[in-house]
Amino acid sequence: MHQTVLLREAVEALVTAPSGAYVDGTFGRGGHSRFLLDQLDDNGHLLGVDKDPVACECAAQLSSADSRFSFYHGSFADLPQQLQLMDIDAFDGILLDLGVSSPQLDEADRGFSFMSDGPLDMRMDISSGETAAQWLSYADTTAIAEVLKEYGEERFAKRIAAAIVKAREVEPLTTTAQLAKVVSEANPRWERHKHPATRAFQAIRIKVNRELEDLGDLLACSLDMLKVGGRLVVISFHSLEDRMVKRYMRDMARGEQLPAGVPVTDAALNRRMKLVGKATKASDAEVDENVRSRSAVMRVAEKIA
Ligand SMILES: C[S@@+](CC[C@H](N)C(=O)[O-])C[C@H]1O[C@@H](n2cnc3c(N)ncnc32)[C@H](O)[C@@H]1O
Repeated sequence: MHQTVLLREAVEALVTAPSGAYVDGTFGRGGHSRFLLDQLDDNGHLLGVDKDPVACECAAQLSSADSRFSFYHGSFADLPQQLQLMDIDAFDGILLDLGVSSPQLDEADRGFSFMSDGPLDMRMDISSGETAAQWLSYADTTAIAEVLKEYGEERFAKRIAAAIVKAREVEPLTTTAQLAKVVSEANPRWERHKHPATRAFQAIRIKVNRELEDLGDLLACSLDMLKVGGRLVVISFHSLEDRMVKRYMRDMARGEQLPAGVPVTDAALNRRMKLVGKATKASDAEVDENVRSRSAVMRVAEKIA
C-alpha cells in the first residue's frame, strides 16, 4: 500500500479556487488526487497523470466514479500537449509528488528493489523504453560510472561500474539479486542503515526513467501552463530533484533568466513567481507513521505575472 506523503499540506497549498482546473502529475495510487477532489466544487476539474499502467487501472476506477476527474497515461513532461487538448488555457495548480510509489518498490516483479529478487526492469512505464537489464548489457564503464556518480552520488562509481561490466562478461545481469550482489561486493563503503546497493539502484532507476529530464522539461514549461495566481507544488525525495526545483523557483522569484542585454537592475520587473512559505518537511508524527516521508521536501511557488 502507498501512504501518501504531506497529503494535507500539499493539497492545501495547491488549491486556491474550488472551481479551478488542477493537475496531479504523479497520480500513483491517487492519495493526493482523492483529497484534492474533495476540495473542489462541481465545476472543478482534476487531470491525473502517471507513467505506470497500474496507476492507470486505479485512475480508471476514479474517473468512472467522478466526472470531474480525467487521466492521461504518460509523462508529466507531456502536459503542454495535454493542455492543448483541453478546453482551458491554463491550470490553477500543478502538483508533483516525485519518485516511485511504495507498490512499485514492493513488487519484486517491477525490478526496483535490491531487497527482493525479480527481473531487472525498473521502468515505471512497462509498456515502453529500455529496461535496466537492457541498458546494463551494453553501456560502457564510463557511462555506467557517470550515472552512478551523477544520479546516485556514489563515491565508488568507477569501481562499481567496472565490476558490473566484468560480471556481465561472465553472465548477463537479468535479476535485481544479481545486480545487488555485484554492487555490494564492489562497494567498500557500507553505510549504517543503508544497503550498499541503495545508491546504485537509485541512480539506475533515475536513468532508466529519465526522471531528471522529465522534471526539467516540466519545470521549463510550468509557467506557461499556469494561470496568474496558479501554484506549482513539488514534493522531492532526494537532493538532486530538490536542488532543481529550488533553483528553478528561486530564479523565477528573483527575476533571473533575463534575456541577454537586459540590465540586472531590471530583474525585479522580470519576476515571474513568488515563493509561498518555506520548504516544508513531514512532521515527526508523519515520519513515525511513514518512514518514507523522512526525506520528503515540499516547495511551493505561485505565478505572479
Ligand atoms: C510517489 S508516487 C505518487 C503517489 C501519489 N501522490 C499518491 O498519493 O498515491 C510517484 C508516482 O509518480 C509516477 N511518476 C514518476 N515520474 C513520472 C513522470 N515523469 N510522469 C508521470 N508519472 C511519473 C510514478 O510512476 C509513481 O506512480
